[in-house]
Amino acid sequence: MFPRTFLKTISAQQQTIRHLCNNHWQNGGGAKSENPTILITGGLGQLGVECGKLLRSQYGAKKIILSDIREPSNAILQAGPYHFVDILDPKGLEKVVVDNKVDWIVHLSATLSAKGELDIPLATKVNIQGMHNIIELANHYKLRLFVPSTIGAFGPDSPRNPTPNITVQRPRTIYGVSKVYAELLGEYYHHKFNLDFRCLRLPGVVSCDLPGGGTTDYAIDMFHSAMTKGTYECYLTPKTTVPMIYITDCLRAINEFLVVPTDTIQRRVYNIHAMSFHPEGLAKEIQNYYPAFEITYKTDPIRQEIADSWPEVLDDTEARKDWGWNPKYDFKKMVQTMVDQVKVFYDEEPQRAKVAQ
Ligand SMILES: NC(=O)C1=CN([C@@H]2O[C@H](COP(=O)(O)OP(=O)(O)OC[C@H]3O[C@@H](n4cnc5c(N)ncnc54)[C@H](O)[C@@H]3O)[C@@H](O)[C@H]2O)C=CC1
Ligand SMILES: CC(=O)[C@H](N)C(=O)O
Repeated sequence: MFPRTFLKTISAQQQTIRHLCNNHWQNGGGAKSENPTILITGGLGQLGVECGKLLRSQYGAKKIILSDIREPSNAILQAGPYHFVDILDPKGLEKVVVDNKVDWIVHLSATLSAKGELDIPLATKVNIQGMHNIIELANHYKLRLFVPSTIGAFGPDSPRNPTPNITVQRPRTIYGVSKVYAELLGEYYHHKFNLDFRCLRLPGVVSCDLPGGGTTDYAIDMFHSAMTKGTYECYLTPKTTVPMIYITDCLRAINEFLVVPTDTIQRRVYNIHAMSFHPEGLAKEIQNYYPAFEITYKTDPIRQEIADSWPEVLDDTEARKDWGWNPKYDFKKMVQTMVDQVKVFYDEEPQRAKVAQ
């Protein structure tokens, strides 16, 4: 039993917190919505560079601060502000937020599924401790916080076709476990502290920029190999089907979801879907552009097991209904665009093709 005085103190503290929260909500609550300064973590990754370009085109180059723990190219340094920020260093993170009067964080730093299984301590640190540092900071300074989740947040016990927004989530990768943690922590901080947390569960993202250690990377690799070598050895079986999205749609979803008025959002975590395909289907479609292209298969048991535990189709009815999500790239349009974009990728810097071979 707790002594009466202890319970009284707790009750008084709760009333103070409630009072402060009410004041905060009456004053508008949440983060600044107009003309925000946005910090992107993991900004040199597959999504980060293009996300930076899109947000800069909308809010102005100086308002978007790209950050990562990698060395930026000259093009990145010339395009707008870049800071070295390790999300495992809370003080360094806080300094960038304070010095630049950051309003929103788009938190993209992560260790992806396949890489995570090869280095579980690293994935735990980056995805769990890093997420914890980011959410504490966002809560302290009342920032809007966007964190992507993934099809990897589901597991073999989840319904696979379609996978509803709310369902069993028992992922079997450290990546998936850490993303479920991020989803739940974000929802909790939203309900407890009114943190403006927003999260989309993304399918595998297809883009011509090179991916960072995921299970869905094969799709990107196949386009590059078709162009540079004419053959591709796939690590998944021919009919392994998972949801995928073209990067333009993915970043448009993030950009649109970031500004949906708070009272329109019924949830803090939404599935979004665009298309589903398997390696054999993708190879056939690429052969329409490169008829001599050949695919062979050599299954990697780790990535195969991961993909077999993921959804085949995400049910995104709620995102469509609540804030108008609607993909513009279907499978055929994605392939055609990728074929064109990968050509541009190698035309811009022909030495890339030599490295790829
Ligand atoms: N690419 C995809 O298919 C999908 C990505 N996502 C999510 O989107 C986000 C971005 O993914 P990608 O750009 O593909 O990943 P990526 O692996 O290409 O980029 C992640 C970036 O995080 C950085 N990073 C790693 N440790 C860090 C640290 N301690 N401090 C700061 N930065 C650090 C890396 O240097 C890298 O540039 C991730 O949260 C990922 O889970 C979700 C679903 C699909
Ligand atoms: C789907 C993802 O989250 C990512 N591309 C991965 O394969 O790990």
